[in-house]
Amino acid sequence: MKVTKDIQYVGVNDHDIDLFEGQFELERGMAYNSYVILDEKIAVMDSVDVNFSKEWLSNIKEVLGSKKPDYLIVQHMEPDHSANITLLTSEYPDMVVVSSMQAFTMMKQFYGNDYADRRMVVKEGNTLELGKHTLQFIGAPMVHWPEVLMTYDTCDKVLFSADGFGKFGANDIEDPEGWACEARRYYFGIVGKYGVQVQNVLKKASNLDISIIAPLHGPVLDENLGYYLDLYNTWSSYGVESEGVMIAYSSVYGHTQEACKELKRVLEEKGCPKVALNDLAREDMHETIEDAFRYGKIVLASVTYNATMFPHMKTFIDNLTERNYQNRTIGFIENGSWAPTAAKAMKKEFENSKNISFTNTTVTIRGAMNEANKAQIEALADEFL
Ligand SMILES: Cc1cc2nc3c(=O)[nH]c(=O)nc-3n(C[C@H](O)[C@H](O)[C@H](O)COP(=O)(O)O)c2cc1C
Repeated sequence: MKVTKDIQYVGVNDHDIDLFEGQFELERGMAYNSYVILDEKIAVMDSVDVNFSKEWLSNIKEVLGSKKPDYLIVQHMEPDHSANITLLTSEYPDMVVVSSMQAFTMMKQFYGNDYADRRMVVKEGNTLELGKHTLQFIGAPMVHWPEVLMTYDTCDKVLFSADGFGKFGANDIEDPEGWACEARRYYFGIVGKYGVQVQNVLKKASNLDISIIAPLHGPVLDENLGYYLDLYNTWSSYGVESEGVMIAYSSVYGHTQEACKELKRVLEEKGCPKVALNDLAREDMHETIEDAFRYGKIVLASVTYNATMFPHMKTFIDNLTERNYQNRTIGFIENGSWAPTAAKAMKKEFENSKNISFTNTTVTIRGAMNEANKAQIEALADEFL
């Protein structure tokens, strides 16, 4: 596949993977992207996952014919992109490996070789001339590993964005939900903690004239780039993307769930544009994390369980706070038959979070919802509208 006249896609699609990075469920596989830039000098951009060595090499050879690559540019050392460095360096012994110093240290750690005899160490601001194409390297530390470089091709105005602008899903399976849904789950699942670092890279990108974004996962983005850049700006600044309320609940016997459904009904009746209801025991945890960052108003509902919140709720909140959850309003529903303490326990989890406010109303149920609880639910809904 051509990205531009001189840039070819040589990545692969993985239809067999079940969990990405050991935890993210994949309904539609995964893509590991790699690119070849053909000029007076030829550069290969990153490698692919270990299970796709043959396919990747064959893709490269199909593009190159009898030519040989001059450079392998390693932007990111996660194994799904670096696993075939050894293969390519053995296949082409004269090829120079171009990467950050920290990446070469990691190459030694992962693959026993830091290519001291055939490497070019680059950093922010350095350039590499291929002929017509000049590559500018952009430091992108902690997006989302420390050694990451992005690369801008001044000729075709392509930003090779490493894992930035990546998405779950193989490139040969159409995503019925469009780009944003699985890109958001990927972003908040994997990069979410590093909003400040993403903002820094976006600032650098704003000085570049970009026509195409070529990430290491997901489709090449070549039109309407403002849409993707705006979403990344909202996500990385912990802004609110969509109007509405997200409710996440843990319920043992169903009464807390019933209260959440009642809250959803009341909110919708009062005109709330969207209520996203998530059962923490049954929904994909990362879909729920994604929703918590998408909306600005959140309700956390939990049974009291051994004098604290239910374990799934604890895990969920940990997932938010470790990703620097901020700029949100949170309301609580708790249930407990003898000493309800879940709301207090949940609130405490956010004591070190930035710019979190809490509703005045907390709904406290002692088994099944009663009339007083229904009035509290009304009051909670009113605070959000
Ligand atoms: C293992 C276990 C531990 C519980 N611990 C407490 C507790 O510490 N304090 C309390 O008030 N209720 C406790 N409960 C009771 C539930 O919180 C309570 O019955 C609640 O109404 C259940 O709501 P649900 O119908 O949404 O599951 C516990 C229940 C279970 C199953």
